[in-house]
Amino acid sequence: VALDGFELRVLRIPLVSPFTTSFGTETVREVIIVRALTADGDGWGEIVTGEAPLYSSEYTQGAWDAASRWLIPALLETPRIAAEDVSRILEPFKGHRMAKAGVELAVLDAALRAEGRPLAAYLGAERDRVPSGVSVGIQSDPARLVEVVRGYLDEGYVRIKLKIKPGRDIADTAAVREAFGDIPLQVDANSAYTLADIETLAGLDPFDLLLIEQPLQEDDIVDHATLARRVRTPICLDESIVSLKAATDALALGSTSVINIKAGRVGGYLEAVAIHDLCREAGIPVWCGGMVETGIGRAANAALAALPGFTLPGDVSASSRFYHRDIVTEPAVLEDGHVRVPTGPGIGVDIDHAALEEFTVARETVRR
Ligand SMILES: CSCC[C@@H](NC(=O)CCC(=O)O)C(=O)O
Ligand SMILES: [Mg+2]
Repeated sequence: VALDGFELRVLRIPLVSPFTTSFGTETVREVIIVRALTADGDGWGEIVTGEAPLYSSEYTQGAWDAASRWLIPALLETPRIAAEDVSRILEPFKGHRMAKAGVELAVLDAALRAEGRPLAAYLGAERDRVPSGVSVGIQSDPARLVEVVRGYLDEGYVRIKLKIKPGRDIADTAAVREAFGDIPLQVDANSAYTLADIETLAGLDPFDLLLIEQPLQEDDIVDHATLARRVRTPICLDESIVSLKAATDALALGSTSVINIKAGRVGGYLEAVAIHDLCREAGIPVWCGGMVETGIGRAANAALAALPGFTLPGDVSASSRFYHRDIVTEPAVLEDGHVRVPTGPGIGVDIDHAALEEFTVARETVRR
């Protein structure tokens, strides 16, 4: 595509209910939307950072600065680029993978829309809908958690993921198992534990969980290998897998037997496919994680989750799980426990410009 510039917007979108993880409670999603302005038409991407660097080291203002002062100017130096050139051009800039992923998706969307080609087909999707799991925040107490889980099961979600942290792990998991029997169930600690907690984590084994997600430090691979030798439940890494190289290292050390793939965390959808291919070759199942995306990232995630190696239900929930109003005209909906893979060109969804305006709190256009 021939890039004329990019428009960056910071959006603040209220959540339908507070979302509590081991690192805090969110009531508003602050996210950056990227619009690629090209001679062939617009493309849309999403930078999935949080307001504060609590999930990883990236955060909204930092991503905004990296994108507007370094990443976008580097891309604008080249008159015509292909989406496959973006990561190479941005490689000299270290880290800032969520910022890179959002910019790359905008370029990829513009190119594919111009070609009339769906992202799903481009990535190698083999399904037209994906099973939908849901991520459940930490509640006031286990009894309340059971009621929240009941609501999601009634909506048809096929897999439940519970956020846990020290002191809110065993009793919460036991209450959900007690209430609903052998439903597909997993937990996500967001790095809240250390090897000192190894016996607590082993205490989750009796619940026959699908996996324990990212129990230890967000940049650890070695201790997760030690933990994996002590607990029976499969260890799944999220935060630690920041690239194809990190995935290669984690598999080599036996740190993980399942990987949560998030395009934003690893620097883009092309890197995400490379990790999918590595894991498929190694017989390691993967699933598509979520970063509370708007309909833009959610549509792209549905396409990614439809690749053959994505054999476990992911966190591609209905838009209504988080938002009263989305910024796309066809928000993701749950149909018989599944979310459809968009079939239109590019990410396959159109922007609801009124909603985009309503939630925009800052904007900047960076031109050639
Ligand atoms: C604000 S928490 C975002 C990271 C978290 N994401 C989820 O729990 C899923 C959120 C979603 O369904 O988009 C994770 O560590 O997997
Ligand atoms: Mg996680």
